[in-house]
Amino acid sequence: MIELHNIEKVYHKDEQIIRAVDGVDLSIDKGAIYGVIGFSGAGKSTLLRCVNLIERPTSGEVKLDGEDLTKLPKAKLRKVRRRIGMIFQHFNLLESKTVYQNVAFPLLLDGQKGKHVEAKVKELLDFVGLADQAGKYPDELSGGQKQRVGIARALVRSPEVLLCDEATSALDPQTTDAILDLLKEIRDQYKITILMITHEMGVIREICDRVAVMEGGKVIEEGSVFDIFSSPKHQTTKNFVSSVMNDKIPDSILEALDSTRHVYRITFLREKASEPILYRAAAQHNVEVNVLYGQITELQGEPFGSLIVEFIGGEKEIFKALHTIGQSVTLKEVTRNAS
Ligand SMILES: Nc1ncnc2c1ncn2[C@@H]1O[C@H](COP(=O)(O)OP(=O)(O)OP(=O)(O)O)[C@@H](O)[C@H]1O
Repeated sequence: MIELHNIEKVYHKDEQIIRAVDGVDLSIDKGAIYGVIGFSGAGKSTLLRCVNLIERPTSGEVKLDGEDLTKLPKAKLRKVRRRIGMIFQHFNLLESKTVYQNVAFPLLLDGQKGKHVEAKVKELLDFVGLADQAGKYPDELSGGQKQRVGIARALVRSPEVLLCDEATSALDPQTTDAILDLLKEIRDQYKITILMITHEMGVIREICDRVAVMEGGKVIEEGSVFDIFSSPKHQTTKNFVSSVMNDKIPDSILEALDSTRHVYRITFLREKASEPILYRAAAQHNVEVNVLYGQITELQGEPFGSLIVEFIGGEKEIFKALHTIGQSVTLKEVTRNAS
């Protein structure tokens, strides 16, 4: 388990004081995939680097299984750091070394050699799907392959924690999906806790269990991915969610609204999305429903999304249908000005 208590990192630049991380508390369960999202400058990278103490926090505690790393003497810290692997946006491979040598490098630094090194590197190259590329050099590989080498290298010391610094930001969407699948496999097969920072909400949706949203060095919202996506509180979180949920009503629909129309946003959560709530209520109260816009997707294996629906019929019947529907799902009237 990783616990961060009141982490602060202050930089002094010229006359300026920069609070890159400003009092962050986080608790990350063993085996979780935990995401930290924020815009550029939010403090994500600094926070991540505080976890393995590449960046020493100005104050606060970084606990790994209850042990505060900030209090450890240098030699002990070096040892503990081996339990924390890291991958990077731009891979950070040694260009003059082969794929095999890149992956073996951390073990050689530790003074290990022989069959054990060979077996471990082979196991990991197999795992990341690069068994046949061992003799190649980084500049002969695609971005996705380079990140696979970075992942194999990060796993070679059998860490308990993997830190991912914008690990998919330099990759195209298809390669991103493949790398995210690989990270999921790492968690499942090696039971590694993964902490990743990103500015892409799609990455959070794809693989994280929990997420913290950072702004101005602080965590402004934290929770399970399902809760954050289904009811974001802070405006920044809402913007991140909107960036992937496509739930902003198009202007063409809003402009066509007037006070005679009955248009509602219906938000479906979990198992409710699979129930024909809408059509059952419409039939029961003899009104028509017309879906104008929306999407239902899957989030952490559960259906989730919203539909913009127009009800057509008598006022009384519509009122009754809305009452019935409102008992199962969230309903919000959509007006021209306030969507
Ligand atoms: N070594 C440093 N010296 C001075 N200021 C720094 C240093 N590193 C980061 N900062 C500042 O700290 C703040 C947070 O930076 P950080 O890189 O952690 O943010 P971020 O959310 O990771 O953004 P990005 O994705 O752009 O890297 C920024 O204002 C940045 O300029």
